[in-house]
Amino acid sequence: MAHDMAAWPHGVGRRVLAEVDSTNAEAARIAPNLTGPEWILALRQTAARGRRGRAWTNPQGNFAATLVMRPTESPDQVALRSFVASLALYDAFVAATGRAEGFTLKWPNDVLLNGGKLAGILLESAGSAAGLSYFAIGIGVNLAQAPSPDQVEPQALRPVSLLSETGAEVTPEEFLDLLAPAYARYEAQFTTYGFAPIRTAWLDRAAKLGEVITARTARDEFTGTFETVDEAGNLVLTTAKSRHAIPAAEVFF
Ligand SMILES: O=C(O)CCCC[C@@H]1SC[C@@H]2NC(=O)N[C@@H]21
Repeated sequence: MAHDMAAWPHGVGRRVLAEVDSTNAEAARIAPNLTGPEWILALRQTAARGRRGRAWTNPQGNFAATLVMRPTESPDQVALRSFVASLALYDAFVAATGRAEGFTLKWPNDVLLNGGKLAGILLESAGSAAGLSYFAIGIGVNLAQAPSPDQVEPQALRPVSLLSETGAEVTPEEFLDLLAPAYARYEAQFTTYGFAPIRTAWLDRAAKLGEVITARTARDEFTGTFETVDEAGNLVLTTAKSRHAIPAAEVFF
C-alpha cells in the first residue's frame, strides 16, 4: 500500500470477526450496549445484504464492515451519512493506491473505479422519526475480487475490484485502518459545519454530473440531466418539461 497511515480515531471501537451473518445484523445486535461508535469488520459474511433487499456477494479477501453509532440528530441528517461515508471511502482508496484517477462517486452511495462499481454502502437505522436508537453504515468493497457480472442485475454497472483495476493488494484490516480515520475526519466536518462542505466535496467527485442519466423510483422513471445534489441530498434532474428533486431512486447510466 502506498500511504501514510493516519492514527485510529480516538474513542472509536474496532472489532474484527472471523465470520458473521452480516456486519449490519451484528450492528443491530450490539447497538443497545454501545458506549461509543464502533467499527465491526468481518473476514467472512454468510448472509451479507445489499440495498433494496438484494444479497451482496462477499468473496474472500473483500472488505465488509459496519460503523454503528447512536445519533443525536434527526433521521434526515442521519441519511446524509451516506455522502460522508462515500467521501471517506474515496480518501481511503486514494491513500491505498496513491492515486485519485478513476475514482468517482455515484448518487446516492456507490464508489466507482474506471466506471465500474467498486464499493457499496447500506445505511440502516432503527427508531422513529422522533429519534433513532442507532444507525449503521455498512460498507462492502471489492478489494480482491469482483463478483461476476451474472451475479448482479442486468442493468447494473460492471463490478470491478481494486486489485484488478490498480494492482493494489490491500487486506481488509489495512483498508479499515485507512477508512476509519478518513470517516472520522468527514464526520467531524459534518457535525461542525453541516452538509454544505460535504455536498461540495461530493459534487467535485460525482460521476455523470451534467450528463443525462436515468433515475428509477418506486413509481416513476425520469431521464434527464443530472444538475446537482441539493441541500437535502436529493438528486436534482432536469427533463425537457421540469425539474425533479428525487429523494430515493436507483440510478442508471
Ligand atoms: O447494495 C449495495 O451497494 C450495498 C452493499 C453493502 C454491503 C455491505 S458488506 C458490509 C455490510 N454488511 C452487510 O450485510 N451489508 C453491508
